[in-house]
Amino acid sequence: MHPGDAPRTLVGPDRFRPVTDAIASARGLTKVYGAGETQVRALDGVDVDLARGEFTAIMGPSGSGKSTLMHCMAGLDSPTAGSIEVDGVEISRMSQRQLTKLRRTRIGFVFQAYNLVPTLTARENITLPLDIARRPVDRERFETIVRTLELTDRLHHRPTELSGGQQQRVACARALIAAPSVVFADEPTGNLDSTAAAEVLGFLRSSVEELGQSVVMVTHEPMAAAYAHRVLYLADGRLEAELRDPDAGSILDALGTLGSAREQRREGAAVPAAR
Ligand SMILES: Nc1ncnc2c1ncn2[C@@H]1O[C@H](COP(=O)(O)OP(=O)(O)OP(=O)(O)O)[C@@H](O)[C@H]1O
Repeated sequence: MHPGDAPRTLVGPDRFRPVTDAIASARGLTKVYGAGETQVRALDGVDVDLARGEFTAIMGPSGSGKSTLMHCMAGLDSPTAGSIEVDGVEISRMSQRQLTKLRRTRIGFVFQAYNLVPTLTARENITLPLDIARRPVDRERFETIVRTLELTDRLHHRPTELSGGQQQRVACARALIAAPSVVFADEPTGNLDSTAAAEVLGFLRSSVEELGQSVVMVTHEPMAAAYAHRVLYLADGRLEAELRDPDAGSILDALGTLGSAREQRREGAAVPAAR
């Protein structure tokens, strides 16, 4: 590839490949924080479809709106305007009570800081979403997940007795135990070394391929995004580009191409118009 050429599969928003079976969608998604001079337009009319049975990574510069997009689509934050559907259900106008119920049963979460309950064992943390929803644990699913994550001999330990990687694997098991419609992961490997990160990412990918899960992950790391089937790039609250079947090299190339295009636009905007 010649310097400056766009990577083969990087396309702009007008050429995104249509998603035929979306597990979550947004239309005109806008989120404005604050008011007056301190107002921030974190999302600026985002239209996006996240495919069922796919691993999608969301990348973009700091402050581009990645977490806001994820939080709105997961029903953790409410949009200022626009609509959001998760597994065929419109969530943008739901009450807090309805959203809480939806999050318990249809959405799994993995956060950078694990967010396990310190007083509960690994087993109790994993089954917590089902226990709260008063639903039975599917023994076979539990065993499959625990075995795949190599947590079988750690089930009686509390979070402080587990390594960071083991804690994040417990968080992954908890996110998947209820067979949610979609799992949202926010920088899930941000606190992990490269070995533990590879285990968590490999598991997220295999949950898509072997359990048919749909996973959406926000990440800064090209190595992490390379586990996804599709990478979406946000910039200034808008979807800027998409990369299909990425590897770490094509992601780095894309970040470079998009970064220089942004730089050129800024420089262009800073040049006063000729008289
Ligand atoms: N609760 C809030 N109140 C005010 N502004 C906010 C709030 N949350 C986010 N923002 C602003 O919205 C914009 C988008 O933030 P967001 O956290 O979604 O970006 P991000 O791409 O996830 O960033 P990072 O990669 O640094 O985590 C930023 O300018 C941020 O300062």
